[in-house]
Amino acid sequence: MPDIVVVYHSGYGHTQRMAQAVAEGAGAQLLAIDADGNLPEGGWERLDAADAIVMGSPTYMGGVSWQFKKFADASSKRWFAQAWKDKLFAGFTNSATMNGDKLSTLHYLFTLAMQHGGVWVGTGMMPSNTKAAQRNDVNYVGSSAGAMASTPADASPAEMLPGDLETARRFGQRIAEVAARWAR
Ligand SMILES: Cc1cc2nc3c(=O)[nH]c(=O)nc-3n(C[C@H](O)[C@H](O)[C@H](O)COP(=O)(O)O)c2cc1C
Repeated sequence: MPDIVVVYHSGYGHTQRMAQAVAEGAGAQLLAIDADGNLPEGGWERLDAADAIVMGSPTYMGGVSWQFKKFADASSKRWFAQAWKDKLFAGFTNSATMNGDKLSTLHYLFTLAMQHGGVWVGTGMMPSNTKAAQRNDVNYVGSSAGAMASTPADASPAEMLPGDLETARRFGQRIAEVAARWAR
C-alpha cells in the first residue's frame, strides 16, 4: 500500500470535508494545517515519509489561504535539500463560485510541487459537459489539473454536493492507483 498524506487547510470546514473524501478514496492519512498555519507535532516527518503528498486549500481571493501559504513557505527547508524529490503530488480546492478562480489555486499547488521536484497527478477524468449533464455528476465542475468543488457561499459543509465529494473520492482512488504504479 502506498503511503499517501493529504495535507490541507480549511477555514470553515468545506475543504476539510473534501480532504476527507480524497483521503477515503486514496486510503490516505489526513494532516491538517491549523488556523495559525502550522502542522501538528510530527507533521513534517509524516510528509517526509510519504510516497504521495496531496495538497488542499480553499480558494481565497483567487489563491491559497495564507495558512496554506505559510506551510508552503516553511516547506522551503525541504526544498533546499530537495527532500521531496520524485514524490507524487496532487491538489484540490473548494470555493463558492462555480469558476471562482479555483484554477489559480491549483496552478499554485502545481508550481509548489514542481519546485519540490515532484511528479503531478491530475484527475484523469472527463468533464460532465453535455446537455444531459447534472450538477451531481462526477467532475461536473470540469477540472483536469486537480479536484474542484463548488459550494454555495451560504452552504454548510454538511450541504456540500455529493457529486463534488464523489469526484474528490475518485480523485483519491486515482492517486492511490498511480502511486502503486509509481512504486513499481
Ligand atoms: C477571505 C475569503 C476569500 C474568498 N475568495 C474566494 C474566491 O476568490 N473565489 C471563490 O469562488 N470563493 C471565495 N471565497 C469563498 C470560499 O472559497 C468558500 O466559502 C469555501 O467554501 C471556503 O472553504 P473552507 O470552509 O474550507 O474555508 C472566499 C472566502 C473567504 C473567507
